[in-house]
Amino acid sequence: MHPQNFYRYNPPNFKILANKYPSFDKFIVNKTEKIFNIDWKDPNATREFTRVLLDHDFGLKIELPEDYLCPTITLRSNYLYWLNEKLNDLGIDVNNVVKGIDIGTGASCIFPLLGVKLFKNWSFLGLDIDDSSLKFAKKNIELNSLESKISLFKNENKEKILFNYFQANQGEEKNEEVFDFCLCNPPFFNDLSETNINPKSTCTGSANELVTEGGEFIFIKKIIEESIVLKSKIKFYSSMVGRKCNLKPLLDLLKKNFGLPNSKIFTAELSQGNTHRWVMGWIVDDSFQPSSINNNKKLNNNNNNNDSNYNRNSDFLTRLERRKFYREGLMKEFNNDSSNKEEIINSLNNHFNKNKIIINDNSRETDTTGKDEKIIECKSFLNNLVNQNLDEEIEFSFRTEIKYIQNKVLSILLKPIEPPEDGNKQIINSNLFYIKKLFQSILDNIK
Ligand SMILES: C[S@@+](CC[C@H](N)C(=O)[O-])C[C@H]1O[C@@H](n2cnc3c(N)ncnc32)[C@H](O)[C@@H]1O
Repeated sequence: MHPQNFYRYNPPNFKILANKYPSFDKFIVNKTEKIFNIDWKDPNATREFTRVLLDHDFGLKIELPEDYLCPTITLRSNYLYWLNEKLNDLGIDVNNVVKGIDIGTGASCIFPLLGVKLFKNWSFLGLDIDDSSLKFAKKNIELNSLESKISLFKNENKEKILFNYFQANQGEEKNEEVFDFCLCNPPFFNDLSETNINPKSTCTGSANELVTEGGEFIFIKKIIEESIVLKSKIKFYSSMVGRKCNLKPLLDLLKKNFGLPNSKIFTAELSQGNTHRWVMGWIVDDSFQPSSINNNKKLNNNNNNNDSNYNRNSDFLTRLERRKFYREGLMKEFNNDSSNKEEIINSLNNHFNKNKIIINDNSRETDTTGKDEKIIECKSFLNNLVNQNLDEEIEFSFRTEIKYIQNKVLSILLKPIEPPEDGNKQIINSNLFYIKKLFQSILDNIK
């Protein structure tokens, strides 16, 4: 536990809480002279515990609706203390007004409420996509008369995270707005079935709170990609990471894909008894040039008004480009002729621009005109690209179809390629050969 965390030396005293709050007392099981405890599997008991704890230790009034996440206070405060420490270390003047963004503030609005109680100069903007969470969050802010310190913003487009707010304020005074940090407790699961909950029954979180397509990895990856564009509009980016196995790939994304130096990246483990979580933070200075060259330059140039460029580049092309040029073998192949490298990237971009193929999830919502033609065109292009038939894939939703195509291409680029069983072994005798062939076919196709 963080050394400054109040609970490090003052663990919650159930007996005191039960004596003070009859509403909590009724949830106490195992009541003896020495032992007071609650049934941790009972959501009503844990909700009441959180509610009285916040009131007792922080003077915070909070309403926690049923079926929404019940926040653990020690974990949230550990994250906030870590953030404060990092802001101090980085020389951000914490004695002045400190403005933070809470990505996915939830119904409890827990980080902003706790944050402004722990650190008197802090103020928050809470973002969320969920109307009813925002409604409860607003109520919790009002219950504590904290409207002057905490504001809320509805993210209309759930595919984007920070961009929603910054783009909504483009051309307005707020566009100049700079934040000291952002924090996030991302939706964790990829699928409702993973959560083992049924949204209609009593549960400890709503679908929006717990589930995001691709799980927390994709959610944080989006924050990272947006941060590369937004740069110092937020001085310190951060997120909690619930699964340790996601931490390294996310750090690698910052280091290896975007070339962010180690000195700008921070991590810590948050330990609360038996529960462990991780946090990662990073800084993107205005002078930073991502090493994922062209596409990111483009991103910046087009940032003022072209969202689809952002998604197209980040969701597909940069990954393709990255896989292509970061593979050791290919680097060797193309190293001698860097203009060739440029040419391929430009050709790819041109191809997609020319054909208005928008490879991102958004296209389903915002631009479905001619979707069948686009899919056919995209398929035939990619058929050539991967040099194999995709038609086996039938009747998927538009999104799945596009995702499938992306995945198909990526899986071919990523996976070791097995020699085919048709005896043609000497032709495809190495990944390098095969990949080179793939990209040759892209070029042929574009010309
Ligand atoms: C795990 S909950 C965190 C809630 C709260 N911050 C907490 O720590 O208890 C994740 C939140 O992210 C929100 N969310 C999901 N997608 C989002 C997006 N694209 N932009 C902003 N918030 C989003 C969900 O509605 C949910 O409230």
